Amino acid sequence: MADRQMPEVDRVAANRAAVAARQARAEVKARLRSGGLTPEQVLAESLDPETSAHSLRVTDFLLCLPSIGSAKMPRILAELTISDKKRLGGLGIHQRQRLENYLALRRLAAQQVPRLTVLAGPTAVGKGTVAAYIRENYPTISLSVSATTRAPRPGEINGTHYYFVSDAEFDRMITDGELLEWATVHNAYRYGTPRTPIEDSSRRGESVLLEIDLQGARQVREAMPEARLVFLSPPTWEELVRRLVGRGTESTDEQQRRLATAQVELAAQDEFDEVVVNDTVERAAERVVELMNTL
Ligand SMILES: Nc1ncnc2c1ncn2[C@@H]1O[C@H](COP(=O)(O)OP(=O)(O)OP(=O)(O)O)[C@@H](O)[C@H]1O
Ligand SMILES: Nc1nc2c(ncn2[C@@H]2O[C@H](COP(=O)(O)O)[C@@H](O)[C@H]2O)c(=O)[nH]1
Repeated sequence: MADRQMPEVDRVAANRAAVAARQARAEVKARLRSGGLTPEQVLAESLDPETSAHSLRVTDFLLCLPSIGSAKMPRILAELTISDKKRLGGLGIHQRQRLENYLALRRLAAQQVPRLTVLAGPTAVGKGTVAAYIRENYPTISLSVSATTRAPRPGEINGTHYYFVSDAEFDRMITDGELLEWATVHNAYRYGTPRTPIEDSSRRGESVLLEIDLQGARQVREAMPEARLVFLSPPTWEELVRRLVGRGTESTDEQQRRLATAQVELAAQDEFDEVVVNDTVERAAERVVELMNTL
């Protein structure tokens, strides 16, 4: 029956039921996100038409799982040949089986391979500040130390903040395949992630954090698709401008150039698995570490 032909009392009841169902689904999503329910439990529950898991969309279900964002989710659905219109309760037997297998493989992979996490984002959003806070306050997280051709700033220590190398040495590192990724950043100096320390940390079962630029993040995604990409985003555009100008380390021309690049970089955030807003340094760092400690 068309909505307008429904008696008023039925329409009110139908609306109430729809709102209640939406709330129940939101609750399932919240419990999935907080780890209160495992994905396997939700999938099992969805067999029962009385549960809210039954009417949860497969798209929403996947988006609640750590490291699955709006870019990765359609790829997974395509691999599992499941339509983005499907709800968990409406999965065919083979679709359900493929989803169960996918979850089982994910769990296994997460247990065996310590995750590499990449933190990237536009200039002056606070990547360096958040990474430094993590270095000081979360000693179990190991931070990759990049090689760079720029000169040290006051207080920077070779081997702690960067490996400061000459152009010739950087060329050699590239030729010898020593870098997992590298890029010329802000049209100025070259920066790269040494490969061996990452492999050693992985073998020791440590979670490693890379604070690098967008070009580097894309290279890591190619080389290590299992890496988790986290985009650090500013609370607002105005705040980003304030941070860049307030830092006072670039000329006005350079600030304009970086802001133009920042607009392009902000548009790339859908490529990332997670977005963390850097409102306060403490909260942003806590959220990044929380992501690193979840599957
Ligand atoms: N949460 C925050 N609230 C207020 N100011 C912040 C916050 N995070 C960082 N800042 C300030 O913003 C400025 C830029 O931070 P930072 O240098 O860490 O950015 P970045 O992303 O590493 O930049 P770049 O990519 O250009 O090297 C600094 O002055 C820093 O103190
Ligand atoms: N692609 C890479 N980018 C890197 C790496 N290490 C740092 N960076 C990025 O460079 C800029 C500038 O850093 P600064 O210390 O000179 O201010 C910043 O955006 C970093 O994220 C790297 O190994 N690879």
